[in-house]
Amino acid sequence: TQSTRPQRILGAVQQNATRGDPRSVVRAIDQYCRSQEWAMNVGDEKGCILDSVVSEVNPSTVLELGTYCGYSTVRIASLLPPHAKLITLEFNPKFAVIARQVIAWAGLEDKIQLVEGSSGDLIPKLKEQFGVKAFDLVFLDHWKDRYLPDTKLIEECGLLRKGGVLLADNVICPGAPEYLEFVRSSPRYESQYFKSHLEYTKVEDGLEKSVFLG
Ligand SMILES: O=C(NCCCCCn1ccc2cnccc21)c1cc(-c2ccc(F)cc2)cc(O)c1O
Ligand SMILES: [Mg+2]
Repeated sequence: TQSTRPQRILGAVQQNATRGDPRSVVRAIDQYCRSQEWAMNVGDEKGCILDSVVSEVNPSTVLELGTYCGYSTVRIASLLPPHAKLITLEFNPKFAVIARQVIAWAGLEDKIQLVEGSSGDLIPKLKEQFGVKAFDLVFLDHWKDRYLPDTKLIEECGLLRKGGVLLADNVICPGAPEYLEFVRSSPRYESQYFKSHLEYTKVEDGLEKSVFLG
């Protein structure tokens, strides 16, 4: 029977990456998606910007909205200090099944908790269910029209610490105009745009980094 794109991405990881080597997992996915078929990973160009923000924040707790095949999950977790934790939310159970195997291949199961469901339902439960106090970094990469409502929800639930960072993918393509307008005009955020390109293409896209001032 016909395989799915996430299944083919997992196959590329299992064939070309070394077990327990997260960077080889990242490289294998990028090589596959650049040469065989496009997929909506943050990719290598925006991935380098992601790496620099993660390294600068050096977070103890990270929330990722939108796991897909686990590319950015693995990329972020590979840079975290020893006891740091990353919680990633994925709505699509078929993506979650693949992402769990990519995360396992990278050997990062101990750092990553993948939770299935929608952000609107799960964010209010993160404190009580997962013992989260507050996040140092939130990577937004899910439905683009959920970036703003979920940012407000994260604030309302007291899940973002003062000085915590929101990093949003795709603020140009597909775009998150209401989110951009909000974080760039709000006195409670200090925002910065990192111009780049849509993964594996020459189309403009970028990441928006917003520091929560409390
Ligand atoms: O749509 C994108 N991502 C979101 C996928 C669905 C997320 C669903 N989901 C996951 C967790 C979760 C929690 N709660 C609710 C919903 C949730 C995306 C698209 C493009 C893209 C596509 C075509 C094109 F021509 C140009 C660009 C590029 C990207 O980099 C992207 O990230
Ligand atoms: Mg994206």
